[in-house]
Amino acid sequence: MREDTLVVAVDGPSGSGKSSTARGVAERLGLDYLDTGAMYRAVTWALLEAGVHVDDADAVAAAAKQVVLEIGSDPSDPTIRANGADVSGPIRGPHVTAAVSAVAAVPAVREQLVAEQRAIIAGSRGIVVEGRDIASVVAPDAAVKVYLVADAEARASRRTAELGGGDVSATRADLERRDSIDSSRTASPLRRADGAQIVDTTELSLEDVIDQIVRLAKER
Ligand SMILES: Nc1ncnc2c1ncn2[C@@H]1O[C@H](COP(=O)(O)OP(=O)(O)O)[C@@H](O)[C@H]1O
Ligand SMILES: Nc1ccn([C@H]2C[C@H](O)[C@@H](COP(=O)(O)OP(=O)(O)O)O2)c(=O)n1
Repeated sequence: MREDTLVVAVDGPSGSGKSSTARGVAERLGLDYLDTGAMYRAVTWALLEAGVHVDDADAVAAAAKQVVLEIGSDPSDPTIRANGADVSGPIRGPHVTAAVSAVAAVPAVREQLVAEQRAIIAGSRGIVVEGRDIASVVAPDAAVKVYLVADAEARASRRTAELGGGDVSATRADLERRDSIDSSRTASPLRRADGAQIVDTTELSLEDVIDQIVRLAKER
């Protein structure tokens, strides 16, 4: 990565619009794209496949070391493989979603994945990275830092629609459960980093949010 390589950090809670916004911004600016949540999900998928109990932090830390991830950073076709398997679909399933916050709370897993994320950023042509701790931990020197928020009801409705319908209140309860674990954990809790610009997406269209971030990147 050259000194002037652009890094755009996008953080925020579940369903605030990070993935869709970050992909759109990367496509508009001709940058790579990295979904760090997909990495935590892919490790969780591999641990569940191996029969690891995700509440056993020592077992999670040991087993996570064995997981090999391969990530494709093209924003128009992001890919993720775990131990050779294409896991793009399975990592969005309910079992992974229920277990991922516990895995992401284990400090050794975070150290391992943060190191992999920094290597991907360093090898990029410029990149939009989204997650929970990008501006605070993974890339504190990012030129553009955005913290996306949206009302819990809006986030739950969007996520329910994305999953093809269902019970919005159950989705909302799940989002709030994960927000609470992600925000209260000791290791890199979800929070707005110093210097990150808050963008409330509740009343904005996806295109509006992308426009705002592209503008911030061009003004930097
Ligand atoms: N500003 C927006 N307005 C309406 N829907 C949105 C907006 N941003 C994202 N969405 C939709 O909300 C859902 C969740 O967005 P996503 O990008 O996956 O959020 P996150 O990565 O923060 O969990 C997706 O179906 C996406 O298309
Ligand atoms: N940089 C990151 C990214 C995700 N996580 C955790 C927090 C979430 O519960 C899981 C999954 O993240 P993901 O962004 O895929 O979750 P949502 O799509 O927003 O529901 O991983 C994290 O701790 N740090």
